[in-house]
Amino acid sequence: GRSHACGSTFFGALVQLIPCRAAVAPFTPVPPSEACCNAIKSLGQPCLCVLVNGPPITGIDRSMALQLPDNTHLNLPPSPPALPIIGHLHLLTPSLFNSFSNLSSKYGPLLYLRLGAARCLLVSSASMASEVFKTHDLAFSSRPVFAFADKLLYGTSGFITAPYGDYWRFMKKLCVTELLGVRQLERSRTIRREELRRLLVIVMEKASKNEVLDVGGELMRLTNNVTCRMVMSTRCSEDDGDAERCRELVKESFELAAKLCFGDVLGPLKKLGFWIYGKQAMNVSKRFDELLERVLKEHEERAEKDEDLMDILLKVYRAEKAEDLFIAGTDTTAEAMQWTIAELLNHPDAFKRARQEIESVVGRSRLVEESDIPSLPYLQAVVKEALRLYPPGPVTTRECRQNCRIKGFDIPEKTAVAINLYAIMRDPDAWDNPNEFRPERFLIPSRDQEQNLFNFVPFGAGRRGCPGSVLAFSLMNTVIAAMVQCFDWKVGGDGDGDQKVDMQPGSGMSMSMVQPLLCHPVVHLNPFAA
Ligand code: HEM
Repeated sequence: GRSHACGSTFFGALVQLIPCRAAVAPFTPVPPSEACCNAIKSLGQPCLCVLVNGPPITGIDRSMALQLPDNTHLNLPPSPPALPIIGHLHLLTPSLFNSFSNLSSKYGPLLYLRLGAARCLLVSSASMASEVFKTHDLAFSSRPVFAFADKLLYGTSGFITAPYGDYWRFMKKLCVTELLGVRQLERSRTIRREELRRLLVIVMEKASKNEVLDVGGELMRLTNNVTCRMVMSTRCSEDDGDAERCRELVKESFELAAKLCFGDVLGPLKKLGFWIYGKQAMNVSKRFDELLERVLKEHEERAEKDEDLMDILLKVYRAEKAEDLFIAGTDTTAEAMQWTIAELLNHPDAFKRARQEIESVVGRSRLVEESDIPSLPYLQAVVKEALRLYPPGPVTTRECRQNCRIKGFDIPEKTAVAINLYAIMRDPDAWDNPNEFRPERFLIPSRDQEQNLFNFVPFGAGRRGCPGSVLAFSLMNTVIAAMVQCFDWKVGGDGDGDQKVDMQPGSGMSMSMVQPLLCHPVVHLNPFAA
């Protein structure tokens, strides 16, 4: 469950079910394999195999699972060949964005998929995405609600997952005016500078002791602290362990979400999940509430004069929804920075060029600052190129709020939509050598601005696009610049320095590294020494 604020646990659950595809197809009486049973158990479900292949159970109409929707009069987008019950589930593999990409390169950029009992539109090109993000922005400005979502930690009451409506509009406005707007980002600059300095001190220490650094872990701590301080005026990674507890609860809730979302795939069987997991879900929510309540109470007692987002939320709404931003902003940004550093280590020429640029603009006597970033175009290109290749939220989900048409195809109301940002940003029709790390491509002015607008979409787009993109860019650029300015890096835990970083993304919904990035830092410039 890492980094998937911007993704969806629904697909996470689907992926785990892949070994079961043979066993759940009704006309091929294959006994459930061990892998299937294990997958089901890992989702916390009792033996589904028994339910599907076994004797009928009162209250569950198995034939319902076979029913196709009455869509015959509609001109639906093309569909790959489907199997009964599971539909297209058998076409997916644990690396979801990859299997989505394979489907679109074989069958086209707009596909109608049936995943168990769920229906889903798969969007995989910039021109199709512009239909969702721009032409029909309002129609696609909701997110799908999954089974039992309301019983989960965030459910539909969170900002990220909220259906389009008053609450979402309220949160969006608040975010833009009070936290992520240009003026607010200006005000919170000191927080980011202090946290970057803290990180550099830690890395300096590692370097002086010749110890190995868990790059991802430290970056996560940094983004945690920055978000937490910006939102709640509190540093989270302090010794009292609140941050740890918070992260654990978030993780637990994502795991539970995966179990409960399983209900969406089961269709008629979905009540089952809640009988078993409902209580557990309530329990996680309750513990999170307790933690948050304590933080809020401390917050009120401190009564600092500088108002932060939490004060405003307390005042305006008496709501405690800030944790959403915490989830959305932390893992994603840290993950993206880790990939950027990894690509720079695998491309020493790019590293050298970035450092030369920094030294020519900043010099060697002070640390690079946020205000230097506009003068560092190559650095910005490096960060963009890493986001293009490794978008932390590779697939974003939307829901169609009303019947509409895309390129002549009918999209029924309430269809879930998966937009494969990963595929769009590696589309060979839009990018030369799409799988190669070439920051220079962002330095060449593009001929057709309008068309290129939706080729680069790591933050999604439209009114439901990421409101944190300016903050994320500014944090990423500054942190990467400092890491390049101050240190040389030897890859690997043993520190011989000649290894390449393994750039294989992990499986599932997220875009995390298979292996954690371990490095030995060597000080190149100590800006605190003077
Ligand atoms: C590199 C870092 C980040 C990436 C790649 C990223 C990516 C995304 C994506 C792809 C979406 C879905 C957009 C869509 O459906 O069109 C999203 C939504 C969101 N992101 Fe980010 N994000 C990042 C950092 C942040 C930060 C720093 C924050 C705030 C502190 C944030 C807050 C949000 C919120 C609140 C939403 C939900 C918006 C809504 O539903 O209206 N993100 N992000």
